[in-house]
Amino acid sequence: MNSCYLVCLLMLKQSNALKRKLQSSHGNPPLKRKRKPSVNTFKKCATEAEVREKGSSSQKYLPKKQLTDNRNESQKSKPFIKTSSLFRNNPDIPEIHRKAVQQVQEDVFTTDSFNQLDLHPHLISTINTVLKISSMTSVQKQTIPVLLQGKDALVRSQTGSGKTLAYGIPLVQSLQGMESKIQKHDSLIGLLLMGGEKRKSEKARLRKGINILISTPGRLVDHIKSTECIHFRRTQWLIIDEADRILDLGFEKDVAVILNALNAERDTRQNVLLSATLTEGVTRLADISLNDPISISIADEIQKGLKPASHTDRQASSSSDCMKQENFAVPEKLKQYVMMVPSKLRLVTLAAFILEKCKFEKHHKMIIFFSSCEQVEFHYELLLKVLTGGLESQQPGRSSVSPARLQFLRLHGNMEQEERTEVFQEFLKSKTGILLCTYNAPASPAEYIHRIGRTARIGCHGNSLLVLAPSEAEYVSLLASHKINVSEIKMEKVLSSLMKDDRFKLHRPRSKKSCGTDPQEVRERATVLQTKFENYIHSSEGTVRWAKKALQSFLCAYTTYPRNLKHIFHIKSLHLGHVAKSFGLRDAPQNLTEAVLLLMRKCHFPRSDLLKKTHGKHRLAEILRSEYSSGMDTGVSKVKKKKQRKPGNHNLQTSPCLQHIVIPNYITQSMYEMSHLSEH
Ligand SMILES: Nc1ncnc2c1ncn2[C@@H]1O[C@H](COP(=O)(O)OP(=O)(O)OP(=O)(O)O)[C@@H](O)[C@H]1O
Repeated sequence: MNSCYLVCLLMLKQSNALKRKLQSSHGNPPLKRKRKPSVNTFKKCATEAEVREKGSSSQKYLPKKQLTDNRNESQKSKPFIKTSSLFRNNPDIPEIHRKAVQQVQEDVFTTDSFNQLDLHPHLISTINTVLKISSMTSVQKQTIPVLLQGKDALVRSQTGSGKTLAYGIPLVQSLQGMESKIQKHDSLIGLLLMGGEKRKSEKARLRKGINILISTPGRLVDHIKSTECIHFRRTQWLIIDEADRILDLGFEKDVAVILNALNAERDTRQNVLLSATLTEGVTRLADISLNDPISISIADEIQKGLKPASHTDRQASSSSDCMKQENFAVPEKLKQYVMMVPSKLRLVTLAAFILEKCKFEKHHKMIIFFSSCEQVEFHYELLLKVLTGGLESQQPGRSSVSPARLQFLRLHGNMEQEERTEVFQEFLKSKTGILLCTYNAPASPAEYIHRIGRTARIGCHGNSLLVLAPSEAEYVSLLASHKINVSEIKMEKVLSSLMKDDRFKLHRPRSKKSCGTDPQEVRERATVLQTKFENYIHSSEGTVRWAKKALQSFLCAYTTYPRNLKHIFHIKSLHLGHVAKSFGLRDAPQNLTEAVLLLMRKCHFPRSDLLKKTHGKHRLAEILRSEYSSGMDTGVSKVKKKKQRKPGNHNLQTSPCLQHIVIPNYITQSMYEMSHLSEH
């Protein structure tokens, strides 16, 4: 209750600041910004586009007819660019100050083969011939023998290190070893808490009988409450994978419901809990779900001088010992970068980065994470239209390099499961491509670790890029405090790749020939590109409306950072006019003040508070609509497969308020994160 009051008071303060900011974004920029032009490298050179834009703004007060006449005149002589200045009035980009930290590293592979384990020959042959793997990863080497002995285990190992087989192999071995062959009607023997599909078809399958159930906690609780034929009399295994993610999404109580249901029918069972990070919540979950567990933490083993601890040693260390400090292991071949980008320049910088990696350097696969389905759909259409040359045909006479062979794909919770699987498979198979998707944004360093862990898996190379606004710079120090090192990439360098694409060249006589990367020309090209985005968005009322909705969903997500991160990510530090530009809008929408205030009122609770306020996790899971949600049918219409959608009459927001206002844990879009997937 108290915390609620506190937030309300803070909101009142915010709203005034916000109003001031909005007023200023419609008129002149706020004073402090006027005094602080930034993006130092480019500071002195005003582009032709800006000069023209400046001219047009000084004409604002001329009589309407004269204004039109003047415009017509200027349009006759040179192409008119409506884009306002991209490079003026941006906040300074701060220097990143942080201690250099030694990242926690884990060796992924061992030289030991699966043959050394006491496994069924058929299982070994399947591992070797079907999965085509022979040597064990560190986590497999430590975990499989423990589980084969029938012990409970708490396993912590970095992302992409092979945890699935670490429990999968002993599970199959134990099923194979059962005296009487398992029949379908023997019902549930193993349970793995993960993703799910349609509830109705699952009920039918449960009725027919299945032996291994893989489910999200939310969905299983749903079945426990509503599916009569589900029972756990013979359930011998409970595996809780991605325990940290389960907790992040607020499924702790659901796990408790499941444990009670299992314990009520049978008291002996082998339990395994796996996680990439060992947070306080994970150890708490371990305490309630595991029985005298063996703790296996690969980083700890390596710190002990690569000397695996004996089982007795491990038993002696209680699970809570692992929680002394939350330092996260990061795959060795994962290079992590950060780039500071003022909000106004975010869209063009993102586009320049995509062009650089996927068009000019080629052979890159990239995943870009956004904080809501609306933003994924919005950026997908916009980038496809503007970057793949779709708009070039409308501008005859423009010299253009051959249209980029950029393949854009998108994946989000508003798509049908069938289409999601298709897109995923397509991306998996393709050699290049840019996948735009939703994912739970990295509010906490633990979430960040999961996100970047989609690349550099199982010993491969990979890169991640975190894009922060200058006001969010402190996030880098927060990562460093968890022993996560990120190197800085300069925005100017990324923007300079636009010099390789003459579609963005501003045709005008130049006094001297530019050599190499001329900062002024880079600015001009960035402005031309921004103009293309803005022209597309402002080409119809429908596209403007669509951009506004995407902007709104971004702002909504931004308000939901946990309280302990509000000093870094606070909506009041955003310049809404600048953020609007990153959605191709020329100004912050007129009614944004009211909309944002409403959003702040409705979704100011951090995720944990919101959990208490929703009617249980099922409801939350519906709201999240993420890859981790239970996947339950929500009644909110999903994007139909293969349905052609035009930005103007988009059908994404059939219930815009629900989607915009109550998305509780998509945190920010200003943190795009890009992972070049390593080639397998
Ligand atoms: N011993 C092995 N040798 C080679 N590849 C392996 C081995 N074990 C697993 N893999 C492969 O490594 C990839 C990552 O494995 P897995 O998904 O189990 O990792 P994880 O630790 O569960 O990751 P996360 O925590 O991110 O979910 C998979 O493609 C898997 O097939």
